[in-house]
Amino acid sequence: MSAASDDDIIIRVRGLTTRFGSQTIHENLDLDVRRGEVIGIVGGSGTGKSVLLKEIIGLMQPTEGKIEVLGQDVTADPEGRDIDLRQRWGVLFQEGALFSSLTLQQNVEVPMRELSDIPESLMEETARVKIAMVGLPPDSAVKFPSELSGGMKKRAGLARALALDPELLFLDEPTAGLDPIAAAKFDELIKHLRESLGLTVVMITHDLDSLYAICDRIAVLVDKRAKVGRLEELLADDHPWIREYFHGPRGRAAAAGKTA
Ligand SMILES: Nc1ncnc2c1ncn2[C@@H]1O[C@H](COP(=O)(O)OP(=O)(O)OP(=O)(O)O)[C@@H](O)[C@H]1O
Repeated sequence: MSAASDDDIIIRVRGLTTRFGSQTIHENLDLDVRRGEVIGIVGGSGTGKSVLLKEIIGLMQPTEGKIEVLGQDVTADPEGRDIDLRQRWGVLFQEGALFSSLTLQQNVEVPMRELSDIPESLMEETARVKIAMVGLPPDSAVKFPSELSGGMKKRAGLARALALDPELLFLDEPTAGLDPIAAAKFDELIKHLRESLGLTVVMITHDLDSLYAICDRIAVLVDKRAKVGRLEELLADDHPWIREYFHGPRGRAAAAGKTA
């Protein structure tokens, strides 16, 4: 991909610093996400991947720095923010974060009720379209989360994240807890949705197979910053953590799977 113009940048993080008491998580971190790409965020445990995601979607405020999403400053006073912004992204939290007392259908309708003026009469049909879109059978619509398998719950969370036709999709460890076959199918689904819906996808993952299968670029959180590049570039990087991550046993297995 060639150098991105300003219009191509859908998320722009500049000079981000995050501290909790005396602990510094991010320090002067910069990151650009380009329109239409799938970018994977990786890093050791506690390097601040989930915190970064929460800051990008405005659930947490950084200590310093600026984050623009779809041209709007999400670090600004929430009062000054466009209320439409939340309609333009979808988030799949870890474990799907479904409401246990609601059916799958009702879960998918939640963002429509909270954030849109879709008429009641259209909600059911829209939810059914989203459920089909993520590859779940029609009869799963009436099931409660406790009646769904782990893989189905992830797909259900994805259907809810897609409820309002977002431009931008955030995924927090989407394949964690899935067996390798279910994880590979989920990767295929994300790839297909990205292509058919023109989504930009930001994905926190520990799954090297996903990085190989679907990510255009990877942001590695090391030394409190983000080192960003294409897979080939990171494979040639000599940072000790990055080397260990990509060239250790799991990295070699993922690379072998890709070329098998
Ligand atoms: N609300 C909070 N208050 C204080 N410390 C926090 C808070 N949220 C996160 N942290 C700390 O910030 C650090 C980064 O947390 P985060 O959950 O972003 O890590 P992560 O990179 O997603 O890790 P993992 O891969 O283990 O999920 C951790 O040390 C965590 O304890």
